[in-house]
Amino acid sequence: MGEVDRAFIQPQEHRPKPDCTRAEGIPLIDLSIISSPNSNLENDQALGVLVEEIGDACKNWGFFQVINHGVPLAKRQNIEKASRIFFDQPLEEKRKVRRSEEKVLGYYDTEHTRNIRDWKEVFDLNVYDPTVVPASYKPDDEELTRWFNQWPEYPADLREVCEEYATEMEKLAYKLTELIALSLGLPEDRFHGFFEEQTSFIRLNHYPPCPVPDLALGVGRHKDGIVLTILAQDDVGGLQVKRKTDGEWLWVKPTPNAYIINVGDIIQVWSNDTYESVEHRAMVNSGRERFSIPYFLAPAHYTNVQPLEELANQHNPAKYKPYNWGKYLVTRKRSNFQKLDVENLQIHHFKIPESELAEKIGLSVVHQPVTGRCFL
Ligand SMILES: O=C(O)CCC(=O)C(=O)O
Ligand SMILES: [Fe+2]
Repeated sequence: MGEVDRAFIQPQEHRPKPDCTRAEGIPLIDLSIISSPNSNLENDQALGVLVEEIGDACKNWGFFQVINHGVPLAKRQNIEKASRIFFDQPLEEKRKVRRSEEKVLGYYDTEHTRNIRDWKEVFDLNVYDPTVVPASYKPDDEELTRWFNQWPEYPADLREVCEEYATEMEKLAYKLTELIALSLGLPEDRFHGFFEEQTSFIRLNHYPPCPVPDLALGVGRHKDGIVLTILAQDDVGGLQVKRKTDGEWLWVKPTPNAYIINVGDIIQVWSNDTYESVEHRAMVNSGRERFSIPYFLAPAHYTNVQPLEELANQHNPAKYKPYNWGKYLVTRKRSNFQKLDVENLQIHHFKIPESELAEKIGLSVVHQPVTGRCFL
């Protein structure tokens, strides 16, 4: 293994297999009917078909790719170029905008996923600058703070290209939330209100060539804690998605100018488990460096995340207790800087036990008025 730090080595069962399945891919969805400037969501006859495709993809895969999405190619090329230039600099330059406990955005090269170090370096930025969040993870502390972006001197246009890209990502993200809302039988603007003071962020990922690609991962297996992710991966590829039907890791073949979309944990909770946030990870390789750019759509810090009342009822009670998004976000950020003994906060920590749910359904029958109908 030579000089590779043991911190990068995955346990046997989580190491990538070189012969992973490439045959069947995640669904590819064409958004052209909603991307043209004159499109009208209410009147378009093809909309029903599209909404069904989106719903099926969210339910069966938790992942899909979109083409004809309306994001100008030049905006993507600009940010990809600036990202390459930034990461190509010597470490001491990049470390000038290093993330710390006080400045949580910027450059970082020692991220761990499930306590194993990722073979990557990243640059994080807020979409809304500054972003308002709780000052502390402690539940009773109501103080707020602001997270500011840090910009490097070089490349000089990094800020501008990131901001322009963020504007495009936001437009696409809103379209996707509208389609997802419709697919759940909700009004298309059902989710809009959550994003007024959003905490969305963008990450530039750089995965250098790795001498032990069969032992390490660019990002270990994880689920995204936010609402949804829009990922731009380059032509090297490396993203793997865990197939729901059999748990097999599937390699997502790079499709030029497509975006990969995945349902995040918050949609899983809002939809009361109708849609599921799916595990994914990124492989590295010994020959070529790889770049990817995820945009993470996330709500305002004061959002209490819980199953939507339209989707939870007597027969299908809410499967999660409400949790405060800001506290959740800050708790997860904290674990980036302090090695905590406990597992990182996850939505399953808010899951209501099956036995309690069964009791609720049972109780709703018992509590029917004597003259009322039993709905079970
Ligand atoms: O680089 C990739 O393909 C995946 C990145 C990812 O999943 C993440 O940053 O959350
Ligand atoms: Fe991810």
